[in-house]
Amino acid sequence: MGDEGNPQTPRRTTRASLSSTPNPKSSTGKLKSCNLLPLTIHDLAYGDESISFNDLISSLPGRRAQIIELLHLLGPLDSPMFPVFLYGGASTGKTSSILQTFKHLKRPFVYCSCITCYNPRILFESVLNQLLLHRRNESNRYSSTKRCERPSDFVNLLQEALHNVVDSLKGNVEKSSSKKSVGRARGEMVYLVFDNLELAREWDKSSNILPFLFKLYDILKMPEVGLIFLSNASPDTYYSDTGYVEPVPVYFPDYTEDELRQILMKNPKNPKLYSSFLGVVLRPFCRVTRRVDELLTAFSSLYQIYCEPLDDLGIVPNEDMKRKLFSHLQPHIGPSLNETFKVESRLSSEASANTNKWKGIAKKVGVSESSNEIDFHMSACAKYLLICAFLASRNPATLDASMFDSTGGSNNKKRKRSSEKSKEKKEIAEQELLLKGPGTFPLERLLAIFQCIVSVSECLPDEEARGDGGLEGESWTNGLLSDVLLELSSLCNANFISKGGSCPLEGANRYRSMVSEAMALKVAKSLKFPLAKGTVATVSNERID
Ligand SMILES: Nc1ncnc2c1ncn2[C@@H]1O[C@H](COP(=O)(O)OP(=O)(O)OP(=O)(O)O)[C@@H](O)[C@H]1O
Repeated sequence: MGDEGNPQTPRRTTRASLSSTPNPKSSTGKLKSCNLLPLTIHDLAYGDESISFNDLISSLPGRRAQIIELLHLLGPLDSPMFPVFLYGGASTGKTSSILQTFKHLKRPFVYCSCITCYNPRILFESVLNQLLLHRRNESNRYSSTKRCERPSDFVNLLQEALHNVVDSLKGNVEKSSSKKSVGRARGEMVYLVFDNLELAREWDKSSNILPFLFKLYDILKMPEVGLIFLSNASPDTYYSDTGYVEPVPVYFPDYTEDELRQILMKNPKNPKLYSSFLGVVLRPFCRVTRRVDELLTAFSSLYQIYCEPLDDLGIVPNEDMKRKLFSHLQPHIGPSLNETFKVESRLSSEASANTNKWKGIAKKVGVSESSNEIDFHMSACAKYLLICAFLASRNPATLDASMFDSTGGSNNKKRKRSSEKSKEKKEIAEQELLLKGPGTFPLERLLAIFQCIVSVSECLPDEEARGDGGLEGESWTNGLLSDVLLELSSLCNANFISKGGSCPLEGANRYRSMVSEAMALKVAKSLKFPLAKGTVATVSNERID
């Protein structure tokens, strides 16, 4: 049961092996290091056999568009390419997409992640080890084939190694033209893939490693070499000076709830049972994180709990059984959400530690409102907080109760009766607000709106369960407060929300939303949050989902 819903992807093993051994890509995880056969040029390709285009697409639900774009940029066999920059939030499938794409194409490549290659020397040496088909092992005391610390040395050694590889590939193409090419690397090009590039920014403040890597294309001047960069920070955060060809960006957006369902439903042993489990947990968790790895971690233990009342794990649950399983699981959802939320907000506040980056993005977003997508990563929690701040700034506090009542809009009838007068009042309020600009609000109001919006009681399967209090209880609120404050402070640093001086009467600090309506709508759209367009922000009558 532990592997229920766990999509089979090569990433973790691949990444670990890719960085620790020079040439790990022989397929199915059977590394040549196990039997110590010498590496050959064919080991620069990934896997013994290639996978079909259809298998490639179906192995990564939700990434069809990105993979097609990537294939387009890589071009047909042996076509030169401009450097490419894949970016998007953590766990959006960048690494998996690139590795699976190379498995499909069966072209030779070198892969280095800045997680395991954590300084320039290790990165340079890892690239060279792979190109020179050198395996670090006990017999050579795990040493690299070349010691290389300086970029200038790296360039010389790299050029030499690349020429050798390209020559071998050319020879290989000639030899293999008549033979069957199973297990052989295809083409005469070699690609260098640098993953988790955002980490290289922290290596050494005075280091020029990033401009150096981006300049490699100009320095090498080798049409047979393709450069691919992967990062979970957007391109704006890199190219401060433009003395080089900027890589072509490919954006990997966060997964939608539907895409996450498809990913998680890839290999469950009992699809019906797992699907009913996802029906309960996926929506609330999506509000906290859309990271596949975090969801998998949280769901693997929750699913075990969900199945505890069952004797037969092959059962197709009926409605009664689903209710029973849900009641059994319910007390565990809140704490697990809290745990996931804590990890997510810690990670996202670490990611946003560089506030200049955020400020740059905020500025950019302010001017490029034509696009319908937000082109940077923000945790789901930060997005909700941003919307809450927007609503608090645009609406008078008097509207809060009607917008966020706990009945989720079931009092609509009552409201409609007195609608004429309130419509008039609302219009006057709208005009006033338009003149005043976004208003300020105290922290308590923001938190109250946040709690109403993030409250997951509505995801419960029926009214009865909702009556139990859902997840709105104390444990939910208490555990989250410090994390929400952390996110809020990141949003303030990034100037999405401004923190004003304290009010002389109330004594507490007041906040103001700094984002435009267009930006708020984009953020809401990315969460499928029903924020309605209009002068005064409203939550549309649909239920929030
Ligand atoms: N579309 C998908 N289908 C199946 N599994 C996926 C998909 N997207 C991501 N995953 C899984 O999520 C995990 C993270 O994916 P991956 O490493 O490819 O993301 P990433 O964008 O490179 O993340 P990071 O920026 O943290 O390096 C992996 O275990 C991967 O198998």
